Amino acid sequence: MQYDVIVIGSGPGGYICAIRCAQLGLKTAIIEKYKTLGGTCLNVGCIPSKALLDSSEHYHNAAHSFAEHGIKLENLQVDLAQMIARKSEVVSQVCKGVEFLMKKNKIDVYQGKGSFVDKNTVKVTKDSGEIEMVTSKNIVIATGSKPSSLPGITIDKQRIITSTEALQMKEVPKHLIVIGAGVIGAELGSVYARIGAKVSFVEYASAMIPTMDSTMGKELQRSMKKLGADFYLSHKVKTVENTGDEVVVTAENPKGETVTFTGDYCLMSVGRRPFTDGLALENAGLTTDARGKIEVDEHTLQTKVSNIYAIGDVIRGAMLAHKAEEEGVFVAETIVGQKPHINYSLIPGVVYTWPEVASVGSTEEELKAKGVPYKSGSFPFKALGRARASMDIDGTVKVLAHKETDEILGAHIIGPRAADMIAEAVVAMEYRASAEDISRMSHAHPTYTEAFKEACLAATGNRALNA
Ligand SMILES: NC(=O)c1ccc[n+]([C@@H]2O[C@H](COP(=O)([O-])OP(=O)(O)OC[C@H]3O[C@@H](n4cnc5c(N)ncnc54)[C@H](O)[C@@H]3O)[C@@H](O)[C@H]2O)c1
Repeated sequence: MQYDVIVIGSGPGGYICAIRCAQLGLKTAIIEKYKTLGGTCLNVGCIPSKALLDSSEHYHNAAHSFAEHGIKLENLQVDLAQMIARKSEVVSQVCKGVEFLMKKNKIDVYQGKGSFVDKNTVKVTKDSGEIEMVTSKNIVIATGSKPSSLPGITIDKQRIITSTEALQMKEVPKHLIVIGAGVIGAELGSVYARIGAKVSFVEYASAMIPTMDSTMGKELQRSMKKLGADFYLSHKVKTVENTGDEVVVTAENPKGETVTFTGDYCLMSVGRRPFTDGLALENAGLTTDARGKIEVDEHTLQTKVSNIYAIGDVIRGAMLAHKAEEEGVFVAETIVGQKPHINYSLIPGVVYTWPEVASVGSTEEELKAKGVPYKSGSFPFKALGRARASMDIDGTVKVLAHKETDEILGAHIIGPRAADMIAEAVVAMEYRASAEDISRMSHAHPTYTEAFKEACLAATGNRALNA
């Protein structure tokens, strides 16, 4: 079969790319090695983790805040099997949704492992061993990423696990040692801390979520401590060993001493690596860089072989589903000769803990390092009537604006519904709004979004109206 575009990989980058190609009139196929479409995000990433985050948050609220709301409960229990079953049902529904979208857009789906034969031909090897050849004018590599480990540490998937196994646990860990207090560590660590596990974070950097504005990491750590989590920051993990019923982790503490942690499970959340195994890139004249990424042209996302494009986790930039989606649309439109644009500096980052953390634009540390003159305005959620009403008073909004022009340069939110609130900051910054612009726009009362308006007001140097 001859196509205009073949997309390899059906995660959010790949399936969105295929849909946009089809919408633009291109004869499109998508190849997926797993039985279900949707890639990491839908099957073992964003969606199942959010399902468990929501379930565990409901339990946590039932255990800790329902009484204050005037709701009495007796014999409250965690039914982990049901939590996991509901998560699986959610996953199944969203995957079926992608299947439906493929049919609706007349995209041919090939189930099997794709590998290059040459720059226009992909061999699809089905689980049964059956082989099919597909050819296309253009090919888009959207094969995503896999969890990475540390040198010398083998993930056995039994006690030394990744996010994938942490989404299908058969028991609540007694003591979960989380290596790496980044996004995955924070999210899955909070799931199990809420439902009764002792959670210890062992993190190499001096703060959790170290790539975000430092205020966010400090606030998140404070809220995770309320869940009973322990933090061992500036600790470099050296070894992890499964001893049968236990897992033993050794790390070097800031004094250079070796410290040991013992738990029943260890979650490795030290980052992800691009996934290109088995693609036979060399047959198409492609290679990967030292970090395993496929190099692309900054302006077109073409690889060095001009009819082959790459998007999402397999190329440079943030490993985020919504970044991959933007790139999927970008490539489809580029193929038909349009001139699309992605503003990489305004891709928001979110951590789905509770309170949630969401960020866009520059951090305070980045502005300092670049010598950009800035001013900062903050507003705590505890001063909002809406937050008082829902008992979600932890967190703050921090807005960074240019000292002279007042243009918003960064917005950093930790608090209730921060993940949704950040959209306002993205729109404001895309239109290059000043902090004063936002502070003069009406925000519905009572809403959490008032905190963003108030932080903008504070950044302008005006006095907050509600604090
Ligand atoms: N909500 C979301 O958007 C979301 C959710 C899950 C994953 N992701 C993405 O998936 C990718 C992987 O997530 P992640 O949490 O694994 O990576 P991450 O990069 O967010 O965090 C990894 C952490 O591991 C630490 N680390 C590295 N080596 C260490 C060592 N030897 N000892 C102790 N700590 C060490 C790092 O300092 C870092 O804090 C990220 O790019 C992330 O953005 C995003």
